[in-house]
Order: sequence, then structure tokens, then C-alpha cells
Amino acid sequence: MNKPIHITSEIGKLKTVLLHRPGKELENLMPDYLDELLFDDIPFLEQAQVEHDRFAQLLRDKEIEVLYLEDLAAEAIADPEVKAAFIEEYLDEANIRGTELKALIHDMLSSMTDMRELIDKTMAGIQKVELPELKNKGLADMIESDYPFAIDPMPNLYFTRDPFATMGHGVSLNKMYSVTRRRETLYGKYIFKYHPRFKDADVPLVYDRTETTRIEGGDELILSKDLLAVGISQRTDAASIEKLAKNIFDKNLGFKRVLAFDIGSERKFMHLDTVFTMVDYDKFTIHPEIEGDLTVYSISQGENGELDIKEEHETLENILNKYLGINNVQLIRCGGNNLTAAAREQWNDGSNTLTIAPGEVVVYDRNPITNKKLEEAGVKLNYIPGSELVRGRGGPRCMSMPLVREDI
Ligand SMILES: NC(=O)NCCC[C@H](N)C(=O)O
Repeated sequence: MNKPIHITSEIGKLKTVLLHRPGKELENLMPDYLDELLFDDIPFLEQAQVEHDRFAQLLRDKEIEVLYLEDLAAEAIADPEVKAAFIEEYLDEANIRGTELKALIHDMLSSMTDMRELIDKTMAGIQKVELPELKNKGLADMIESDYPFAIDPMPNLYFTRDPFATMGHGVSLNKMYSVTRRRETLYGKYIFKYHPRFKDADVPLVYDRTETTRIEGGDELILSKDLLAVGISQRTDAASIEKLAKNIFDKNLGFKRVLAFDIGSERKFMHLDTVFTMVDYDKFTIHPEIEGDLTVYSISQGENGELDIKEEHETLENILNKYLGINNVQLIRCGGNNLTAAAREQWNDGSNTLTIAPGEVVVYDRNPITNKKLEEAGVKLNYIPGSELVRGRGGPRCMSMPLVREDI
């Protein structure tokens, strides 16, 4: 049987990918709470969906199987017992004040018979005004603040790159940095455990959402079948990378080494893939700020199974030459050589390319300088609009989780 997860590079021809079409969760964004919800503005949902549909159709036109998180999650909880367990866990993690309110919402969700509607509702969040019974049952005192939500939305779900990361035949089911995104990983837990496509494939988990230290998929890059690159960033703790490496080696995923790149903890460089992506055998997009000497920790498995960790100070070219055997590394600078353009286009995810085959990528049309540099380097570009989607600070790589790629 073909494995449902097979990822041995960043550039192998993409065969199956997981997306989430932005839903009502974007209409539960409010200016007062943008910071906690990790958004810089409020997208126009209908236009964001038009843009996202263009993205999905472009992938289908390239014979890539497009799966949606919301469909897999709905199919995973089809069994009544699994549905009940999902609702319990979802409510436990939803930070609901008051037992009555929780019981009311539990009944509302449990009575839903369409699993897709149930999943959509759990993603969108629940406004208190959706629970008119609250007033009737004298629970009005539960509305003790003008905070409008009984359960918060999860607006970052369309960035399917981060809650879990596929590598080899396995999955890193992540512990996310922020409370708002931590809840997103529950869908992955149920999909890999109960969905027919995955449950009998014994998908090895090399990280778990219950871990104490954080890691996000935007920091996890599969540079080859032997080599993983992970960013130490605002979102990913160094300790998590040690745990990930130990699990990867112990579960024989096939990787021989993990390179941890320290990219600092600024939000604009929130993940390694916002400043560095692989677009061809020897071509990489980068942000100028990660050129020059980098601090890299090279992690491999020692004779007795312990981790062997070496600190290195090297340029990216030398690191890629040494560990990937690439002689003529081509670094394609986001924004060209202009610092202002680099800042603008990195902010709008000019470096965050999704590679769909060696030398072929999907990019936002809104970063013309970076796109021109990619074209001049001989990379084939497929453009998608991103005016609304980018307001969540993510690009084509952020909005996709590859499940199957051809080997290179
Ligand atoms: N891999 C990525 O760079 N994902 C982008 C995530 C954007 C989201 N608003 C966040 O802050 O987590």
C-alpha cells in the first residue's frame, strides 16, 4: 500500500497537499483582539475565499490532489464515540467560563448531525449571541463581560503548514507557540488517529501536541531524505528540536541529521520559511538578514543512540555545500538588493514560496521584485493573488501542508 504520507524533500513533484479554505473564523476577527489572534488586519472573507480557490485550482490543474482539513476532520469523527470524544476535548481546551455555559455548548454541538457543519462551527468559534438560551436559563450572569465570544475563533487555520509537519512517512504533531493556535492541532490528532486514509497506516508521530516545549511547521524544512532543517525562532524552542531529533532517529524515519538554524525571535521572521525556502536542487530564496555567518547546530545520532550536537558558525552557502553536497548554491534574495524592497516583500511573504516540482513554485503576485529575481534564476513561477490572504502574514508555503511528494 502506498503510504499516505511520503515527504523526502521540499522540491519533489507535489502529488497530494492539505489546505484549509478560509471560513467564518475570519469574520470573528475583531480589531481589539487582532494581536492575540496573530493577524495584522481583517481580511474580506469572500475575496480571501476567491483567492484561496484560485490557489487550490492552480494546484489541481497541475494534477495535484487537494485535500481540505475541514473535510478530513469531519470524516475522522463520523463514528459517534469519536465525535463525542472530539467534542469533549475541544470544549476542555476552549477555555469556557462556567459549567452551565459549557453544558449548553456541549448539547448544541452534540446535537449536530452534519459532521462538516460541526467542524466548521468549532473552527469559526461561538459568539454569545448565538446562545439565546443563555438569557432564558438565567445564565445572563455568565455574560459577565462585553467579550462577545463564548468560544474564540481559530482564524489561522488556513495556514496548514504549522499545526503539524509531514516528514518521511511520519508527522510532527506540534505544540504551538500561542494559545490561539494551540487548539488547531486537535484536528490533526483526530485525523491521523481515526481518518480511514491514515488510521491503518501506523503514521509515526515524532512530536506530540502535549509536549511542554513549542515547535511549528513553518520552522520544519525537509531539505533531503537525510537532512532536516529546523528554525530556532519566535515559534520554536531549541529543546523541541532535540526532542524531535531524538524521536526521528529512534523511529527510523530515515533522516541522518537535523540542522537547527538560530534565526532570532522577531515576529516578522516568525518561522524559518519566512526567510528561507528551497525552490530547486541548488536554488533557495532567502532574506538578506540571514546571509553571512549563521549559528547552526548540527544534530546526529551517536553510537549509543544519544544525540551528537555540534555548534557551527558558517555561511548558508557553506552549510548547504557541506551537508547537501551542492557546489554552486544560488541564493535568491527577497527584494533583490534593495533593503526597503526586501523588508516590504518579506513582510508580504515574498520568500514564502511553495515548490511544486524542482524549479517550479507558487508565489504571490504582489512581490514583483522577488518574483523577477526568481525568474532571472530560471525558476518557473505560478502566480496567485494574495491581497486578502496575506493579511494573516503567510504565503503559499504557509498555506499548504504537503502529504505526498515524488522522490528526487
Ligand atoms: N509558516 C508560516 O510562516 N506561517 C504563517 C503563520 C501566520 C499566522 N498569523 C501566525 O502568526 O502564526
